[in-house]
Amino acid sequence: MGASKKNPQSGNYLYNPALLQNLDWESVRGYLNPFITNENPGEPWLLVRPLQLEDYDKGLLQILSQLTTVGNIPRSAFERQFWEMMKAGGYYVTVIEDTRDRKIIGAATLITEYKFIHDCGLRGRLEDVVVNNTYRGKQLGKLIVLTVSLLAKKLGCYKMSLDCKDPLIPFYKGIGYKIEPGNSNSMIIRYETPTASGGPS
Ligand SMILES: CC(=O)SCCNC(=O)CCNC(=O)[C@H](O)C(C)(C)COP(=O)(O)OP(=O)(O)OC[C@H]1O[C@@H](n2cnc3c(N)ncnc32)[C@H](O)[C@@H]1OP(=O)(O)O
Repeated sequence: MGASKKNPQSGNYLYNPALLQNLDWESVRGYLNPFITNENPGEPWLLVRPLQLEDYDKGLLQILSQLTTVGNIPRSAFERQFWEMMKAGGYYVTVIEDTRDRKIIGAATLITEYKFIHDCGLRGRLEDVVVNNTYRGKQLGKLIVLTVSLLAKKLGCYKMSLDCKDPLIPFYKGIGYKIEPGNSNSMIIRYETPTASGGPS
């Protein structure tokens, strides 16, 4: 089904952009120097927003390929996945756009899970974090991860967790994530053979 038919009012955002307003940046001020937020990202040409259908043309898949294997994804498959995520709910794919050349330069995803435990709680998971390699070292990684982390807080998640490779532990520690002794293992069964073009994530 065409994008405009399905969601004519929203500008084809995956989720409501208003959710990104008034996040609790004061609680993470100490992690950022200079202090930036999703609403004031430090440069007028930086825009932090929910994923849009049009991001297929703005290089989203190209920067994700700096994270792991993406594959050769036609527009139709991208759109189908976008609508599946929207229909399922709980997918908060969030991007940073360089509006000067309309390119996606960063992304992170919050996925929320409904639970019976913790009084029918909501849990958050951080996934698919990436900043374009030519923009790294400017706090944009912190900005996009903190944006979705504060969104998780705003949505009422009782916790947010992530899996990462060892070298990234300092990055996440630097913005408040902790290794809990006895409770930080990650275990895997893989059902697909990684392709030759990239390693597993
Ligand atoms: C849950 C997941 O998705 S895990 C997968 C994470 N993504 C990847 O590995 C993809 C490839 N890497 C990247 O896209 C980027 O390097 C990111 C997203 C990890 C970091 O983005 P950047 O914009 O460079 O991060 P930012 O500038 O905010 O750096 C913040 C701090 O973390 C440190 N840092 C950043 N990247 C790394 C790294 N790869 N290893 C160790 N430290 C790092 C920085 O030195 C900086 O430290 P400082 O505050 O003391 O100066």
